[in-house]
Amino acid sequence: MDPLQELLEWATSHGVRLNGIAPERIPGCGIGVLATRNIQADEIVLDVPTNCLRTLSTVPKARLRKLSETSITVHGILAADLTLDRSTKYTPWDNVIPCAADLASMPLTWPAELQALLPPHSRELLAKQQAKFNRDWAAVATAFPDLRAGEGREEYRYAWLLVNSRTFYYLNAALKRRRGITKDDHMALQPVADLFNHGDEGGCHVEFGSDGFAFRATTPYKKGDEVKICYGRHGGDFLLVEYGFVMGENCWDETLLDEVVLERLDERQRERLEDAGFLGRYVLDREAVCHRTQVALRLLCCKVGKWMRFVDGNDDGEASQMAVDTLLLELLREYATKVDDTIEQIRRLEVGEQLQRDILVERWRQIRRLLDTSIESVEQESRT
Ligand SMILES: C[S@@+](CC[C@H](N)C(=O)[O-])C[C@H]1O[C@@H](n2cnc3c(N)ncnc32)[C@H](O)[C@@H]1O
Repeated sequence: MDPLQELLEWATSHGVRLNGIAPERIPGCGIGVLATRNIQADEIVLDVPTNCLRTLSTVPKARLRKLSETSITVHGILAADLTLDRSTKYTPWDNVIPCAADLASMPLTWPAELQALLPPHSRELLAKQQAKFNRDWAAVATAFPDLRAGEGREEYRYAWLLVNSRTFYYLNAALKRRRGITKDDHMALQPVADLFNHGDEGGCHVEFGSDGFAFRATTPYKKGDEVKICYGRHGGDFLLVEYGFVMGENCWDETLLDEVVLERLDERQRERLEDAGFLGRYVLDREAVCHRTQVALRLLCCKVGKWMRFVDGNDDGEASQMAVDTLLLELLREYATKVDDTIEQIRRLEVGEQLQRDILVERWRQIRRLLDTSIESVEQESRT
């Protein structure tokens, strides 16, 4: 039987209810969820009862006890449970989960040479992810030393990345009781629901209560449309590092201009910005640069007194806007040239998989498009 059909039979026999939707293979996106009939906004398209979830409460007690003696996260525990589980309890579900090769798009699996060419914000997110994974792996390897042999680390990393990209926010009594956990630890894996792909503008609202999860359409769908949920208002760097994909249009996309802005600041200027709380994190989104960027660029264009009045809100910045825009334009063009050089550099590389290099180039192209849009709008502004 087709593994998807088997999953549906298994899930419905456990109380999962699909209403007007069915999972299908979607080129370039693995499996996704399609509307099997026209769906009205506000209809509940999927119910997943609590008894189907994999959470801290479904981890066998002996396994949980051993892991709890370490400083492992809930994420790490769920991944250890996936790695160590030899039961057949979840076989139909396991059979549709992406295999290790499918996760080659996740930067955590890339060779260091490619990781080093990620955009700065992706690199920063990856460094945090890597540190979290290293801590969890150290804890698991302490609790279950047998895993250190052979491919144990790779197997654990595979499970860890599945948990990273397929869990939902969830809170129950066991999670509430656990000491020292944060919002990031409120995790549950749920069958069928984990097949929804991400859309930047959502498509379904996800609610959970004591009975389980309900997915409610927020917009009408025509038969054959892909039904999506929004994983969060994430820019492209976050989607790439946490989920391993780049999407065509993303209304939440943004990039950091730190590389080109910080280079222009001398030590004294950096100190001033640091003291005022404005050093770094200069964001360009699809609309404009952020206020932090305006503050940093003004320090490069204005006398210190005037700059301080702007920072304190006693100067609206109107008089210095033209000089700031001229400098901004210069920096955007400079960054655009750097982006082009990086794309060329990646194209010449032969390390890693072609798919990984293509994704990396695509992420830089998205950044180039953000820069182009901004360059055009600043140029237009300065002409009027
Ligand atoms: C929760 S799963 C969704 C189901 C998944 N497509 C599958 O085959 O099992 C999340 C993963 O789906 C893929 N994905 C989700 N949204 C996507 C999108 N808009 N474009 C491309 N891939 C997407 C990514 O690989 C991501 O890590």
